[in-house]
Amino acid sequence: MSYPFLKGHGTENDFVVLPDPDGTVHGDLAPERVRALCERRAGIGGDGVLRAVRRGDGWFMDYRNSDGSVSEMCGNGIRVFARYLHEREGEPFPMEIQTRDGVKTLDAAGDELTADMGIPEVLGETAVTVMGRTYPARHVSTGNPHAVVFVDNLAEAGALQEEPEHDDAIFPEGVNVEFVVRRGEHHVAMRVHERGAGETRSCGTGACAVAVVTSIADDAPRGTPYRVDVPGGTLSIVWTDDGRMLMTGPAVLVAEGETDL
Ligand SMILES: N[C@H](CCC[C@H](N)C(=O)O)C(=O)O
Repeated sequence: MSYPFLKGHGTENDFVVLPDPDGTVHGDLAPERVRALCERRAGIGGDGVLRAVRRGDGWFMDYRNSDGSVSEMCGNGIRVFARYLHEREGEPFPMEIQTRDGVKTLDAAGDELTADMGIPEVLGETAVTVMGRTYPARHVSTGNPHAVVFVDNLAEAGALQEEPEHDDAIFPEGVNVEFVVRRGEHHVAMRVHERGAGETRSCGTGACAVAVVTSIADDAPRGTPYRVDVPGGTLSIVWTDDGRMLMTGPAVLVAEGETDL
């Protein structure tokens, strides 16, 4: 049975969008189906799947990583999801989107979109090991778990083929790991190994975690805009006076069609 899909990306973190308004097209969305959809040769290709289900008078974003695992939240994905709702479902901006990490507000920002990502939890020090080398890291939750590592050179992280070793007691469900270098005042660049997806070109929740940790390290006043360069582009993040992370970045729908994967 074929059904509609769309393909979109935010700073080249790419996703398969599955419209499923009454939740009957995809059932529980088995992990093997997610993996098949995200396959970059035999499938459509993506770092994850955004399933759109109506809930009450709103929409719920059911996010799955490309390995089929469920995650609470996806920062680049929610901008793509909002673009889909606006362009195809006629939802106006600003709009509220329900996620496993609560309700997020999305608004237009010129050609880009701004997501209110909520309040981060800064959870202290940890460590991760990559290619036999152990790095101190900061543990931050931005709806999902992150370990932020400052390095002198992004190439230090190597090929990032495997999930960096981490403390399972702190991260029992795994962790997204960001490697960060400074590029200037309130300007950093990062690479990311995403839980459930591997190295991706960008991670919105990760960029928020990086901006929060860097802002603390800089003792920057709240409201200071941070520029976070990712391999797939640039995200802008402001950690506001009331503690919320506002992330602005692109959200592009690149294709739509039918599939029976
Ligand atoms: N891999 C993440 C979810 C996707 C996050 C990322 N794509 C983003 O833009 O926030 C996790 O399992 O927590």
